[in-house]
Amino acid sequence: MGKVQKKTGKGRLDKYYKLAKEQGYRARSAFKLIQLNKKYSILENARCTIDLCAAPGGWLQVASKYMPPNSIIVGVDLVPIKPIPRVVTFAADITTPQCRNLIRGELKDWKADVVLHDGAPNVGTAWIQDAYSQSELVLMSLKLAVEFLTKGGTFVTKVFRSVDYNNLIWVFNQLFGKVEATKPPSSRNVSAEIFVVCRDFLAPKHIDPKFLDPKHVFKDLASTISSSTPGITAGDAQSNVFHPEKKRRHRDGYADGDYTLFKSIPASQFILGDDPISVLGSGNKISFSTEEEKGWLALSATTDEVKANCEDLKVLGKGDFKTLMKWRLALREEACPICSQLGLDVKAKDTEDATEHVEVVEVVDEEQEISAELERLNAEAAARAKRERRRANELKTRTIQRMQLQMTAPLDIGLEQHDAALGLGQDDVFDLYQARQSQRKDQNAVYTLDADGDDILVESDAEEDENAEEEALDSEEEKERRLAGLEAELDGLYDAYQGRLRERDAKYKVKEARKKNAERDEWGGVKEDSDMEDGDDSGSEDGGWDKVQENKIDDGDSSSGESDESDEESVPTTSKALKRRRPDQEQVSDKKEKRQRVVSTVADAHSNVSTSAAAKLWFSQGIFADVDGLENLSESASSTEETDEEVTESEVEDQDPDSSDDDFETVPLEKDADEDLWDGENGDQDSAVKAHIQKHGLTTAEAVTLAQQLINREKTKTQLINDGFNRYSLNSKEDLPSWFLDDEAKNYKVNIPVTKEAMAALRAKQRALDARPIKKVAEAKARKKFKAAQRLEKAMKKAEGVNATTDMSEREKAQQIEKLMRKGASAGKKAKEVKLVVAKGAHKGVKGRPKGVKGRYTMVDSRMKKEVRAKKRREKATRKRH
Ligand SMILES: C[S@@+](CC[C@H](N)C(=O)[O-])C[C@H]1O[C@@H](n2cnc3c(N)ncnc32)[C@H](O)[C@@H]1O
Repeated sequence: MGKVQKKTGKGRLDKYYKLAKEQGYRARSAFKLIQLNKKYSILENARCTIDLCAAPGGWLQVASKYMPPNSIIVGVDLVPIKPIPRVVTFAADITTPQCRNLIRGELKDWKADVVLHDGAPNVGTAWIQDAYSQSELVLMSLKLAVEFLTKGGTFVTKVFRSVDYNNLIWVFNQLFGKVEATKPPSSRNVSAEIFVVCRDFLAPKHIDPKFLDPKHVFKDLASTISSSTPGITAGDAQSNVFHPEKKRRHRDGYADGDYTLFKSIPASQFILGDDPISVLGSGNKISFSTEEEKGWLALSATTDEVKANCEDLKVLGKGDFKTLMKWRLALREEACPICSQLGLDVKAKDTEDATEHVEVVEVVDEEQEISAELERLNAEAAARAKRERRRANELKTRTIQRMQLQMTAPLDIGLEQHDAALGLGQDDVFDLYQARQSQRKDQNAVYTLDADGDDILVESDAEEDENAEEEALDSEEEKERRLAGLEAELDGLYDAYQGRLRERDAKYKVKEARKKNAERDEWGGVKEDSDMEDGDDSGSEDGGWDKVQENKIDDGDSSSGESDESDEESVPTTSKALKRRRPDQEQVSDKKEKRQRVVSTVADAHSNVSTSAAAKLWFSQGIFADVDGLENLSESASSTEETDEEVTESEVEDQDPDSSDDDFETVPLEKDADEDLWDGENGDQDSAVKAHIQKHGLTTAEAVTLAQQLINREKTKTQLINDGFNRYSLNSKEDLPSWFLDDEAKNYKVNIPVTKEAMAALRAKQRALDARPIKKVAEAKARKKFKAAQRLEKAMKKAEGVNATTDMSEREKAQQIEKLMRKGASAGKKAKEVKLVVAKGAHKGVKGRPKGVKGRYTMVDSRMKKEVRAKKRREKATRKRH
C-alpha cells in the first residue's frame, strides 16, 4: 500500500487491527469486506473478481478465502502487491488505459462477477481535496466495472460523504438494479467513508459517456461557484483567496478567447468591482493603466506594501490579501472621488462580504488579545495562590514535624513565651541567630552578627534604657549566659527527643524492663537513716536513692575537689556559666557532664552505699574471690541502678550550703550497659569489659576479628595498642553538645576491618543460640528425666525389698526383680490404643465384639460424623439468627 492516511494514537490499534494480526490479514480493512460479504453474500457465488486499488491485499485475501476454488481473482494497485495464492496482481493506475489492457489481457473473454474498489488517493492534502479525488477515482473504477462486469454482477465501492455523493449515487442507480450504501462496523466512525454496494448490473448496451465523465457528473457542483466577474470562469473556485482549501481543479478549461495563464487585472476592477475576492484569486497582478488608476497610486493609502502586493498576487498570503482589501476600502471611503461621485456606499452590500471578513478578523484579534491577557492574568493569580498554598502547607508540615520530634514545645520555653517572632514554635528553635534577634527585640535593640558570628549592636530604640542595655548585652557574661541557656535548652530538647526515640525502641523497652526487675531484686528497703536534712521526699521511697543523696552531700565538700584534681578530664565544665544558669535552664543539664561527674564521684561514694543482701550473697560465691575491683563494680552498679532520676544543682545546693561554691554537681549515673563498657572513664572499665566478655563472649565482628588476629599471631598486643591511638582518639569532646556527640559517635570513628571468618564465627554462635530449645521444652525434658530417675529409684528400692525377703525362692526373686526393673525403666503407662471399627459392610448391625478385632475397640457410624457436623452447623445458624 502506498501512502495511507494513518489513524494515529491508540485508536489505530483497535480490535480489528488486533484481529487482523491474529488472523493473518494484511490490513484491518479486510474486515470491512468480510462484513459486507456477510450482509450481501457477494463472494460465495462469484467466479471472477477484480479488486481495484487492492494493496496491500487484505480484500484479496478475503476474496481468496470466501470465493469458490478455481475462481479468478485479479488485483490492481499503484504499488505492487505481495503474492497471494490464487490471485493475479498488477501494479497499475486504474485511471489509465494501460490498466484496462492488463485486466483485459488477464480475463480474456471472461466477465467479472464482482468488481471491488477500496481506493483512496495518495494525496495528503485537505479533506475536501481528498474527497474530490476519491469521487474521481470512484468514477474511474465504475468505468472499469461497467466494462468488465457481467450482467447481474456486483460493484462495491468506497465513497466519501461529500457534495459529490448524491451525484455518484444517481449514476450508480442508472447502471445497477439495486444500490445500497452501508457502513460496516469495522469502518471507523471518525472516517467519512461509506461503502456503496451496487448489485444487479443492468449491462446496458449503450452507456452514455457522460455518466462516467467527472466533468459532467460533478458539473453541478462546479457551477455552484458562480462568478459575476467578467473574465472569471466557474472553474475559478480557487479564487476565494481566504479559503484556499476549497481549491478546485480547473475543469472548465480556459475562458473563451483567453488562453494565457498570466492574468493582469485592472485596479478599477478590484476597487470598483462587486467581487474583489474573486478578482484577487483569479489574477496574477493588479495593474494601474488608466489615468484614474494611476491617480490612486499617488494616494497616501497606497503604501509601498500595497504596491508590492499588487505586483504579484500569486505570492501573497492571507495577511497581504487583507492589506489589499483594507486598501480597497480606504480608497472607496476617502480618496476615491469616483465613489463619492457615484454616491457609492462604501459599506454597501456588494462589499459586505469582504468588509465583514476583515472586520471580523480584527475583532477576533482584539478579542483574542483580551482573552489571552485575561488568561495570562488568571494563570498568574492561580500560580500565586498555589505558591501561597504550598508555602503554608510546608510551614504546617514543618511545624508538625517539629512538634513530633519534640523540637518545639510551644510556651514551654522561656524565649518563646516572650517572643511572638518565633511564632509559637513556627520558627526553627535551632536558629540561634533568629532566637537571639528576637530575644533582643524584646529589649528594643536591634543586633546583627559580625563575621565571627558575634553580636554587634546596630541601633537601639529606647534611649533611656540604652546604656543599661548595652552594658548588659555587651558584657561577656551576659553573652555567655544566653548562649549557655540556649544550648542547655537545645540539649534538653534533644534529650527529650532521644527519650522519645528510645521509648519507641523495643530493645530499649526490654532493657528498661530488665532494669526494673533488677531494681526490684536489688531494692535496699526503706532507708534506716532518716536524719536527712533535706525535706524533699521525691525519691525517698527508694533506699538507694536516699543513699545517693547522702553521697552527694558528702561529696559536695570533700570529694568534689579531689575529683577535680584526680580526674580533670572527667569534670571539664568548671565554667562559671553553669553556676550562673537561670533556674529554669538549670533543670536541663548536659547529659555528658552528668555522666562524667557521676563517674568521678562514684568511686568515692561507694563506701557509703551498702550493697544489698542479695548482691552480697551473690558476690560472696567463690568464683568472684579473685576478681579485682569487684566492690567498686557492684557498688557503682547498685548506686547507678538505684538513681536514675535527675538531681538538679539547686537540690544539691539545698542539701549542702558549702557545695554552692562548688563548680560541679553530683548527678546519678544513668545506667547503660554499653556506657559502662565503652564510654566510662573510670578505672573499672577493663574489669567491666572482662566481665561482659566472660558472660556474653565477643559480640561484635570487629572484636572477633581482632581476637582472631591475636590468636593467629597476625597482630601483636603492641600493634593493637598502637592502633588504639588514631586521629580520633585525641579529639576533644569538651563543650560539645550531646546531640552533636551522639551523631559524631555514629560516623566519626575508625573503621576496623572485619574478616569473613569473624562473621562466620559470629553467625555460627548466633545459630547455636537460636537452636537452643525454648525454656518450656527444656523444662519438660528435664521433668521427664527426673521422673524416669524417680521411677528407677523406686523400682530399685522395691527390688531391694524383694531381695531381702526370705519367703521366695531365688528364682522367684529374680523373676520379680526383673519385672520391677523393667517397669521402672519403662517410660510409664502408655495410653491403651482404642481401635475404631466402622459399622458398615460385615460390621453393620453387629452386636458385641466384631470378628477379628482384638483389644479395645469403638464402633463408629460413617453417617455420624456428617450428622454431627450438620447439627453443629444448624445450631450455629440458629444462634446467629437470635
Ligand atoms: C485503502 S487502500 C486499499 C486497501 C485494500 N482494500 C486492502 O484491503 O488491503 C487504498 C489503495 O488505493 C491505491 N490507489 C490510489 N489511487 C490509485 C490509482 N489511481 N490506481 C491504483 N491504485 C490506487 C493506493 O495505492 C492504496 O494502496
